[in-house]
Amino acid sequence: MLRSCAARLRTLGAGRGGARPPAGNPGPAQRWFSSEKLSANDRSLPNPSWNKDLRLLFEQFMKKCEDGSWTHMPSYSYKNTLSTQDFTTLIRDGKLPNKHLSQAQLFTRSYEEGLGFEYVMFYNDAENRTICFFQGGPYLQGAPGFLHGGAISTMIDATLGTSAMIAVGIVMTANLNITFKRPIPLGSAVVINSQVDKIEGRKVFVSCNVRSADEKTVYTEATSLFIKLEPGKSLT
Ligand SMILES: CCCCC/C=C\C/C=C\C/C=C\C/C=C\CCCC(=O)SCCNC(=O)CCNC(=O)[C@H](O)C(C)(C)COP(=O)(O)OP(=O)(O)OC[C@H]1O[C@@H](n2cnc3c(N)ncnc32)[C@H](O)[C@@H]1OP(=O)(O)O
Repeated sequence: MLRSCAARLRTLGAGRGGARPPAGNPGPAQRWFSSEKLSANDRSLPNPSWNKDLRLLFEQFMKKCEDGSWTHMPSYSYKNTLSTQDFTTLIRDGKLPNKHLSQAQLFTRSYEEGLGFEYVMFYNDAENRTICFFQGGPYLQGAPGFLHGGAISTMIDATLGTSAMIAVGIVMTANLNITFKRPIPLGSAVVINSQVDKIEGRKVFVSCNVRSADEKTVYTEATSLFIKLEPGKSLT
């Protein structure tokens, strides 16, 4: 299963309108989220901890990728990927990383398989939409049996941030407004459906909702503002 998914990913086009971008000119999703030679470490592929709903959603959307309407987004723990180097060069002005940076990992990929954030994202260019299928593991507990609100916020931020980055490039979250409507059971698969609502200069306004896999329950709603960073402008 893993091998066939990885093989399919390698053949998927990720450019606008589903066309494979020319060599050396990656499409928006590929630009920030993919690196061919790292695909063996892709954490967005099914593993034994994924429940039936998460697997089903993954398979449904991999099928939708075949006609180019949706693009699967690989995901890595972020160590030394091209995109983090870009971030460091552009935003940190090429300064040498400090000792913590050499150990740094993407927060959402820093737990062992099944214990924390299990998720996969797909992106629809025509509709400016990013969808995330997320299963929160036992280390993300808040109220007994339910996900911690901070863990939900984290996945919302990651999904909305992905939407914004695909739209304009490197961004940071300026604000995030979340309404928790129902608690999310630990270990259940949920769907985070996000869209870019408006772009005004460097400001990207995005929103999402979080629903159960059967779409019957709306757990959470959120809106957010991301700001496109200016290369060379110090963040500190
Ligand atoms: C995000 C990481 C990117 C890494 C890339 C590498 C790899 C990518 C691969 C995978 C990652 C995938 C997805 C991302 C995953 C997760 C996302 C996590 C994102 C975060 O976890 S991120 C941490 C929390 N985040 C912060 O730590 C930001 C702290 N903050 C600042 O660093 C500055 O605040 C900044 C940079 C936001 C803006 O600073 P700035 O100097 O560039 O811009 P400035 O202040 O001039 O504002 C310009 C115009 O925006 C308006 N404006 C600004 N802030 C506003 C607000 N809050 N409300 C309403 N309007 C606001 C102004 O009013 C002005 O408006 P106007 O032009 O009309 O006057």
